[in-house]
Amino acid sequence: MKTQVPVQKNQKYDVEVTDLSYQGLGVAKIDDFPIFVENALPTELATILVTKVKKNFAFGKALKIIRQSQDRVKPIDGAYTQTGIAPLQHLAYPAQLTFKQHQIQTDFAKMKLDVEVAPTIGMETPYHYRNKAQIPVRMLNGRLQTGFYRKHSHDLVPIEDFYIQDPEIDKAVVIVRDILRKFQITPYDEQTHRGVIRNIMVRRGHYSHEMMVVLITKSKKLPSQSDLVSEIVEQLPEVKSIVQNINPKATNALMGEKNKVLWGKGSITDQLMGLTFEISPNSFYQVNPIQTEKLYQLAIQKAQLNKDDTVIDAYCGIGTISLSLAKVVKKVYGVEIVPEAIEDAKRNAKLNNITNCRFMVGKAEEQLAKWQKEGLKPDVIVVDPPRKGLAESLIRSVAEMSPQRLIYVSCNPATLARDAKLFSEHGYQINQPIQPVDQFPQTVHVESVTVLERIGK
Ligand SMILES: C[S@@+](CC[C@H](N)C(=O)[O-])C[C@H]1O[C@@H](n2cnc3c(N)ncnc32)[C@H](O)[C@@H]1O
Repeated sequence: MKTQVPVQKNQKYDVEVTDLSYQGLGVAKIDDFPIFVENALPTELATILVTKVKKNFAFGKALKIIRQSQDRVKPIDGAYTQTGIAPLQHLAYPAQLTFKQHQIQTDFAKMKLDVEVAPTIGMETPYHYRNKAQIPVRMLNGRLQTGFYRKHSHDLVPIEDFYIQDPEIDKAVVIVRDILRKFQITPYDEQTHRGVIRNIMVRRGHYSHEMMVVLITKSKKLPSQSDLVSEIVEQLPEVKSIVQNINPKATNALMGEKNKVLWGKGSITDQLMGLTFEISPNSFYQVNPIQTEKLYQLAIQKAQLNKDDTVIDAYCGIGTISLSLAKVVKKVYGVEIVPEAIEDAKRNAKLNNITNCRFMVGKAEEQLAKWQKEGLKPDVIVVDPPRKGLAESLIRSVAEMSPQRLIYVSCNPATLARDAKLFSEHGYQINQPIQPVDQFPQTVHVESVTVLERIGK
């Protein structure tokens, strides 16, 4: 028999919001049936419109807030509110930090793991922090526009102030947009899979102020290439590198495999933890440099390293954590899947006169298994995986290498908790509070450092 759901699409309801989902949506219930409501906060009473009904839950949007939360703040600007760029901007910053701490507690409770979570370390100025922008370019009303996608769609909302990006990057995007308009470069059209320019990527060194502009194109040919390049160089004196990245595929993936340096170097340089790093277009580099330094300092401090220690840095990117650790230990082994990032890591070791690091290209799960078979016995292992967390086989290899300590830098508390549960079955436990560090203010992303320690000697 089909059970009736208690709400209907396009109907209005007055509800009380009791929780905030991990996606930043207010959670309300009618007859125990959960409704996820955009722009609604816990403790609020709101009139909502139900926009989608599924078997076990529904979605809605707040039409009117009848009783406001004390943590509600007025969004700064309307344009990006329509996008998913800053989904927590209506929540006061201290409450955002509590939300992130609570998120980790919830994910560990689901795994039946009893842990303490410290208050989230926040930013003094929680916006204008991103050192990298990836901006879609589309035709809108006959004009080339830059901005971001409206929530749940690929319709472009024109934006000039992105609020969470380095303002110099925002300015650069507008300048590049105007240059593209001047030379009548055709924007990419997702429907027809035609056009030239898909995205603009801009990276700017927080300390170095070196800027990289990557023009991501559908086609190999970039019309008016030399004019475009001369204008960008003339109008953006911080630019040290202009790269064309070719992505011919009909895909949501941002970058293609092929890069062509159009002007200057193929990478930019920045400083982090007192070291210098070369960063290539396809390499991962943490987007919030101020918070990254806090995160890395904590990770190093919690690792309790000795000068005779051997460390593995799995998912090492361009070697930022490896090289920061290298100064205080005997040897560091780094592994990373992106070959360009490992080339950067090797160059970065040389640049900083560090000789005790060995970097390998490969899947962390495969390389750790190899090292384990070869008899490598690290004292500490650091993992900093992407959102999907660790492969089970990697957890087994770690357990067999039996380091005293594992430092888990995580950007997804759900996979962190899942992996911590597996580690607990292999004799590793969490004895000190998990420390969240807010790398992504105004968004729902949660970054943290956890120490897992081997039980017994
Ligand atoms: C969160 S980033 C961390 C990078 C680095 N630790 C840092 O802080 O700059 C995760 C890295 O893992 C890499 N990666 C993704 N899957 C991988 C895998 N299976 N094996 C090794 N590296 C992987 C990504 O390319 C990315 O550089």
